[in-house]
Amino acid sequence: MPPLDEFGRIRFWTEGRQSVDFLARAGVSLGIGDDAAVLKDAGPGWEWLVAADTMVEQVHFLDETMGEADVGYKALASNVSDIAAMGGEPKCALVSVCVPPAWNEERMRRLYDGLYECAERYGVAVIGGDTTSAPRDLVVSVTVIGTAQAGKAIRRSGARPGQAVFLTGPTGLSAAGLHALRRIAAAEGAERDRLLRALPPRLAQAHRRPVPSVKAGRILAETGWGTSLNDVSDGVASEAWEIAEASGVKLVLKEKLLPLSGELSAYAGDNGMSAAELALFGGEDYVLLGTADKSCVRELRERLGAEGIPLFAIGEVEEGGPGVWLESADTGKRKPLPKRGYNHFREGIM
Ligand SMILES: Nc1ncnc2c1ncn2[C@@H]1O[C@H](COP(=O)(O)OP(=O)(O)OP(=O)(O)O)[C@@H](O)[C@H]1O
Ligand SMILES: Cc1ncc(C[n+]2csc(CCOP(=O)(O)O)c2C)c(N)n1
Ligand SMILES: [Mg+2]
Ligand SMILES: [Mg+2]
Ligand SMILES: [Mg+2]
Repeated sequence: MPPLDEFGRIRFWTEGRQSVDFLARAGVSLGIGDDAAVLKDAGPGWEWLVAADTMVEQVHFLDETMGEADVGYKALASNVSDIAAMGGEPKCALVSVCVPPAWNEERMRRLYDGLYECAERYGVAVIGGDTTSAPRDLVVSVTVIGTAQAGKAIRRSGARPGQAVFLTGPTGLSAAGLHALRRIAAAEGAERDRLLRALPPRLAQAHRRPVPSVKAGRILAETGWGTSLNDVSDGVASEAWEIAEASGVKLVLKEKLLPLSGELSAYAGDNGMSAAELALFGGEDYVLLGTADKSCVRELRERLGAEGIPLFAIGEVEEGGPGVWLESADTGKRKPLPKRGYNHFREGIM
């Protein structure tokens, strides 16, 4: 195949990937191919949600930590997760790529294979984007558009004293997966092969193919039971601080209630790491952290359970703050939980 120019590449990556029916169901009147996409009205009683998130080679992934399709999948999944964190339904996405020479059209096509796999899974129409060359590292930036029932989108600011703090899944797995994958990236020869064979699949999967919690977010929004919500991208501590500050409250988390998966505990134990630290400060889990009235927790757990989604109560909201405290599993004493987690402009975050 002769090398493709900019426009040839865009067609190669995107043409014929989604059916006319699929696009119509997502509310698209006009998709890729003109100066702008055209969307149908969201309808009375609905509001639009719009969010953007970017992935940068060397910062969010290395060749060794992610396959091409994983990069595309995760770039869209992290955006879908922000819609989930508002209690909405993702509908459409714009995808912008800055492509360095090492990412030829075939590699980019595989990136789009992963992106469209995620789009299909969550009913997202890819309606446009932008393409530029780049000197060295790949950048993938996605803008996602979704809908929520009018007035029902869940903000970070609704946590109130007396409410329970919950998580919709275990955390720390993605960070442990990243740790394992980075170690493989740094190793050579037989040691590398040995580490690859020992890589726990669930940890690598959590890092490469995160599962945004759209269903959980919708249940929390539509029932009105979720009072504040965040998706866990930078880590539980960081997200909890965001809710505490936006709501003007104190969040008290209990270490012994943190959901630690067996795989995480085993990996942490084998590598001299603390599972609780990974669960609190590791990022990219894309489960939901939020608050709800204590009186709703049982029913909420049943509603989520019917969809196969767990609900872990991990603490409660108190007056005061704003701040986040952690009650130690060993001593039962409270200590301030540092605002540690992933931060793009701070070194040594984990
Ligand atoms: N460069 C920017 N210009 C304008 N607004 C921005 C910019 N970067 C972020 N924001 C806005 O700041 C707010 C917080 O963004 P942030 O990226 O921290 O949230 P998030 O996407 O949930 O987290 P993460 O990126 O860690 O997944 C959002 O409202 C976002 O739209
Ligand atoms: C090679 C490599 N090094 C470090 C990390 C960890 N990491 C990068 S960004 C981020 C938070 C979410 O991103 P954002 O806040 O931009 O949404 C985390 C936990 C990684 N994934 N790959
Ligand atoms: Mg963001
Ligand atoms: Mg978010
Ligand atoms: Mg972040």
